[in-house]
Amino acid sequence: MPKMRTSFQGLVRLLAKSLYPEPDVFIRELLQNAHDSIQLRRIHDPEPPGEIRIEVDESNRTLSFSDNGTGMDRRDIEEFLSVIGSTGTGSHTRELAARDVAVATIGQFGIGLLSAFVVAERIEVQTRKPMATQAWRWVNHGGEDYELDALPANSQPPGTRVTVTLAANQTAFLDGRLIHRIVRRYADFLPFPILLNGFGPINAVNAPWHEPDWRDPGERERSLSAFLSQRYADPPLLTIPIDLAQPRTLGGLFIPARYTPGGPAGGAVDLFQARMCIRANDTELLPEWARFVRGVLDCPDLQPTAARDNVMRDAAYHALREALGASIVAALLDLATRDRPRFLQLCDWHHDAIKGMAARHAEFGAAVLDHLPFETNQGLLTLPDYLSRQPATTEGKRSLYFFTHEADANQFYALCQARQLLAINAGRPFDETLLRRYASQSSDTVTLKPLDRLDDPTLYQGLDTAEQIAYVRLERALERALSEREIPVRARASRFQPTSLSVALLAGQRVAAFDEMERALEKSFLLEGLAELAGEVRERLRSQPLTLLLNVDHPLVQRLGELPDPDNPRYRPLLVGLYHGALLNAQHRLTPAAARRFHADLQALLLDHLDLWLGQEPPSPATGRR
Ligand SMILES: Nc1ncnc2c1ncn2[C@@H]1O[C@H](COP(=O)(O)OP(=O)(O)OP(=O)(O)O)[C@@H](O)[C@H]1O
Repeated sequence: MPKMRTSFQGLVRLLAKSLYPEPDVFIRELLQNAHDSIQLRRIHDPEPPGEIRIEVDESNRTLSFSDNGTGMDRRDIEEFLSVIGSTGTGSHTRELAARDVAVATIGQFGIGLLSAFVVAERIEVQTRKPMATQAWRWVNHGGEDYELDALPANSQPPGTRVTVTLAANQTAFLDGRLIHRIVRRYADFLPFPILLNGFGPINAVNAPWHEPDWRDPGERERSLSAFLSQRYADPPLLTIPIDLAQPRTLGGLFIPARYTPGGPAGGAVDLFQARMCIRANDTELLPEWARFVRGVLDCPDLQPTAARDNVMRDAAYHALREALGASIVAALLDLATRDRPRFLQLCDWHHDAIKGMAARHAEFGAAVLDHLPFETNQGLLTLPDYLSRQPATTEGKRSLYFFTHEADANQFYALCQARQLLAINAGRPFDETLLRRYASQSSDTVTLKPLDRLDDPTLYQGLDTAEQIAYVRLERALERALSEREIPVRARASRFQPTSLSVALLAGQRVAAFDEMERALEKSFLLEGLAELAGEVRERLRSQPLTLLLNVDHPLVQRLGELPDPDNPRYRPLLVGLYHGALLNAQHRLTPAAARRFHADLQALLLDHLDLWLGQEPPSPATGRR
C-alpha cells in the first residue's frame, strides 16, 4: 500500500513561519540561547564575565552570534540542537532545580532555533565546551540532513558561534541600525553586554529594578522616573514602582504627564519574562479601567506561549492583573494624601480617563471617588470636603447643589454666591454620573439638588399675580424681538439674587450640542454631506427655545417693564442687547456666529447712543451741525 510522506523541509518552514510571523524574532531567539548558555556556565565558572557578540558580514550575507557560555559537545548537538522540540537548556535547568540550584534561563521548548529558518538559507554552529579538547561544527541548510565535523580545539574559543546566512530576500537584517533596534526591543535587559561589530554594549543590560539600590524608596523613585522618561517620550506625572512577591514581578508603571485622547484602547505595558521582552505595548494585562497607565513589567512567573509572543491566561496572569490594579489604586490614593497639588493636576490632565473609568468600573470608582476633585464656586473640592461645608438638616441630611452645564458656570457661580450656596460645576464628562452614584450610595445623608431647573425655589423666586401681569408685555416683546433674529426664546419675569444680574439664561442639553454644530459649520474643511447634516441638526436645535429669566429687581428690567410700548422697533436693540449680555455672562456660549451678531448690534447701539447725545447738544456754531 502506498504511504503518505512528509517533506521535512516544508514542515520546518511552515512551522517556523506560523509560529514566528515576525521574522525579526530569530535575533531574539539566538540571543536568548547565548544568554542561557552563559547563565549555565556561570554556575561553575563565574569568570570570564559573560558577553555576547553580533557580527555582520555583508559580503557573505551573514550575521553571527557568539557567546562565551557552556558550549556543546557531540551529545548535546545530537540530542538537543538537532532535535526539534528537545531542550538541553530546559532539562539542565530542571536537573539543577532538583538539586536546589536556581538558574535564570529562558529557553524551555526546544524550538527557538527554528525561527532562524524563516530568514536563513544556511545555519552554521561552531561550539566547544570550556575544558574540551575538541570543537564541533554543525551545518544545516533547512533540511533533515546536517553535517557534523570535529575541529581542533583552537579553532573555537569556549562557547558557541551561530552563523546565519540570510536568504537573498532577507538582507535587511544586515543593517546595523535595524539590529540595534531589535536588540533594544527584545533584549535590552539581558544581563550580559551585547556588542555589535565590536561596539557596545548596545543593550541597557539592567533596568532600575535590577540595580542594588532598588529597595531604597528615594533612589528607586529617581531612577525609575529617569528610566521611564527616557524610554517613553512622555515624562511621568506619577511613577508606580512594582515589586510583587506573588506572582514575582518587578518593574515600573507610570501615568504620563500628557493624555492623548484616542490613544491606546487600554493601558499599555511592555511585558518581559525573565528579562526578555515577550510583548511590547500589551493592552490586555492591565485592568480595563487603567487606560491612563503605561509601563514595563518583568514577571518570570508568567508562562509564555511557544512563540514567546504572548503569555498564558493562567492563575498567575489573573493574580498579576489584580495585583497591578491594587498597586495603581494605592499609588493614586497615596498621592492624593501625600501631594495634593500633583494629584489634582493628574485628575485635571487625565480627567476623562480617570473619572470615566471611575464611572464605568464600580470597583475603581468605589476606591477613588472620595478623593476625586470637583470644581465648585469655592475652588476644587472632594465630595466629603464639600459635604463637610454644608449644614445638616435635623434629619442629618446635607444638600449637594450642582449644575450640569459647564458653560453656565459664570452665571451660576454669581447666583450661588449671592445666596451663599456652595455649588458643584458638574459640567465636565462623567461628573454628573459620579455625583448621582455618590448620592445614591449615601442616600441617608445626601440630597442631590440640581440647580439648572427653572422652578428651583432655592435660586428663583416666583412673582405675585400683579407683578406677573405687569411684566407680560415685556416678556412678549422680548420673545418677538429675538424671534425676528431667529433666536427662539421663552422669556419669564422672576426675582433672583444678585440684583446686579439682569437676566439669567437657562438651557437644556441643547446648548452644548448647538454650539458644537455652530462651530462645526464655521469650519471651511467640513465635508459637504457632513455640513448638510450639521446644518439640519442645528435647525432642529434652534427650534427648541432657551429660557430667559428677567430679574425684576434689576433697574434695567424695571425700566423696560414700565415702557408703555416695549414692542416699538426703537427698543429692539435694547431687548436683543439684554439677551446678548446674558450670553456673554455665560462665557462659553459665544459661538462665532453669535459673536458677529453681537458685535454688529453693539456697534449699532453705540451709534444710536451717540446720536442721542448729539441730539441733546447745542449745534456747533462753525458748522451748524449738532
Ligand atoms: N548558543 C548555545 N549554546 C549552548 N547550547 C545551545 C546554544 N544554542 C542552542 N543550544 C542548545 O540547543 C537547544 C535547542 O535550542 P532552541 O533554541 O531550539 O530551544 P531552547 O532554547 O531550548 O527553547 P526555546 O524554544 O524555548 O527557545 C538548547 O536547549 C541548547 O541545549
